[in-house]
Amino acid sequence: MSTFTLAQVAECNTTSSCWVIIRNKVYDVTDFIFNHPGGPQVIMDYAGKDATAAFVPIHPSDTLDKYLPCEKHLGTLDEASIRELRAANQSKGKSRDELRVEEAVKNKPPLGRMINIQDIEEIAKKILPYKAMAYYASAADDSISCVENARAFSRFFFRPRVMKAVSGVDPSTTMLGYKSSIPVYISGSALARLGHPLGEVNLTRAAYKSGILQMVSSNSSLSYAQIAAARGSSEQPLLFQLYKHKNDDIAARRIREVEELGYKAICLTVDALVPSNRELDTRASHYLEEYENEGKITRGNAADKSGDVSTLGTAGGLIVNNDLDMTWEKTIPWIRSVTKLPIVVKGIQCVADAVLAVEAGCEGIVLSNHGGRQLDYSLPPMEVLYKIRCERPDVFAKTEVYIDGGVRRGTDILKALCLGARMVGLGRAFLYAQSAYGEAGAIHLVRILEREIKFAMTSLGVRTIDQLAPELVERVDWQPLGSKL
Ligand SMILES: Cc1cc2nc3c(=O)[nH]c(=O)nc-3n(C[C@H](O)[C@H](O)[C@H](O)COP(=O)(O)O)c2cc1C
Repeated sequence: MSTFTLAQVAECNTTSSCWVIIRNKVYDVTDFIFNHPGGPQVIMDYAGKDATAAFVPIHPSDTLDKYLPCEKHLGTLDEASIRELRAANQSKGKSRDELRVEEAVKNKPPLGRMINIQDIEEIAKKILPYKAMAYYASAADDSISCVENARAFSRFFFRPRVMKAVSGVDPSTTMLGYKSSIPVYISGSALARLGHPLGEVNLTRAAYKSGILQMVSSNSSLSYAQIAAARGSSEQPLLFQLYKHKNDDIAARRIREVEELGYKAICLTVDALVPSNRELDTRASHYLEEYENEGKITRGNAADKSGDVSTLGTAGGLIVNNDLDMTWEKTIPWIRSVTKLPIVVKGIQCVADAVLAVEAGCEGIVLSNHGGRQLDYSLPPMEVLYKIRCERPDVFAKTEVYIDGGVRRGTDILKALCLGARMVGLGRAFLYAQSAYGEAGAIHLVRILEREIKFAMTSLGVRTIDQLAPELVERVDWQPLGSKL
């Protein structure tokens, strides 16, 4: 195997060739950046340099072996360069952001003081590195859909029934036939390791211990195999969120891989074909540069100088190579031809598409606008759910309907279930919980929701989930003052 010096790696970085160092190994990632999610981050900032610190939290450990041809694994750094890198890392000192995080972690309240989801979100935003916070919290354009997703729930009020026997209230249910202790699942969200070194594994363990289901993102920061290996038992159901690659062979390989690993469903995301405009995320590197330099702008890349706008934040490199030509007629039968797993379509945003998903034979649909992270002004999923209930109630009998986006309270969950949703997904809340408190945080989040759901079921006069019905909620055409956000 060849050895290289740091200087050689730097020299080989030209306009037509990009070399980087990851874990003391040297790779030619010139083509990789076009073929794998997350690649662009590497070339943008780390071409010719050590990319380990940026690469590792974002990419599963098998990424380079899986996606970069072996001839691009060029060799290793020589001993002197490895020592030089180690010394440079040790003497670098901490950034202001790292020092801020250290202080916030020292002052972090104990988990038992986290009484609701909002408490956990507030703490997580304090302890997360700025870049991770910006990636998790960001939403599209003016965050209208993101904010309205949550506010939509506050336009639905309950019509509780009293004098009903409700002792022994039971919030358990099933999703695709798999039992869940409460009607909540962890929605597939990328890059859990940005927030905590164990990342997705925290969520897998928490899902097992609290008896709920986890959907694993195509862009998880651990490999699909590592996540499967973290299951509490081989029976623990994991669902797989699929971004379908435009190359059918690559997409089929991914589906077969997760099927062999024991994943139980393919959840095809259809609302995020191309990267969206998430300005908090995009601006994170500018913010950090100024923060580290106490307000001064010290450098600026070529794009800054030319006035071009770069919208590549952490998210920018993740949604690449997606199939832009998916259709109901072609894509669902194609997935069926590759796998026997049930198919859920994630990202339904209107009644017409819910009906088409039923006609295409999907076992489930997720009413979702990606947590307001893709098309701003896409309707809040709770409003879409309500429209389906009013216009096409037959959909609920023909497929399982799930909803995500803006869920913050047990009452939100019950409102959705009354209208016909079978399960409710949460994205950011689980990322924040595991970032701030690891596995215990995610378990605690489930307990909070369970407590809130049980209280609300009791107060609504229902003992079991199947007793929740449309008559128990009413949509008002006014927006309550002092709503939850
Ligand atoms: C940081 C982050 C990463 C996400 N990554 C993905 C992803 O890889 N695939 C996907 O289908 N949805 C992804 N989502 C969307 C979630 O699955 C879910 O639809 C959304 O977060 C629900 O909204 P909520 O965060 O308000 O609960 C992501 C969401 C967040 C916040």
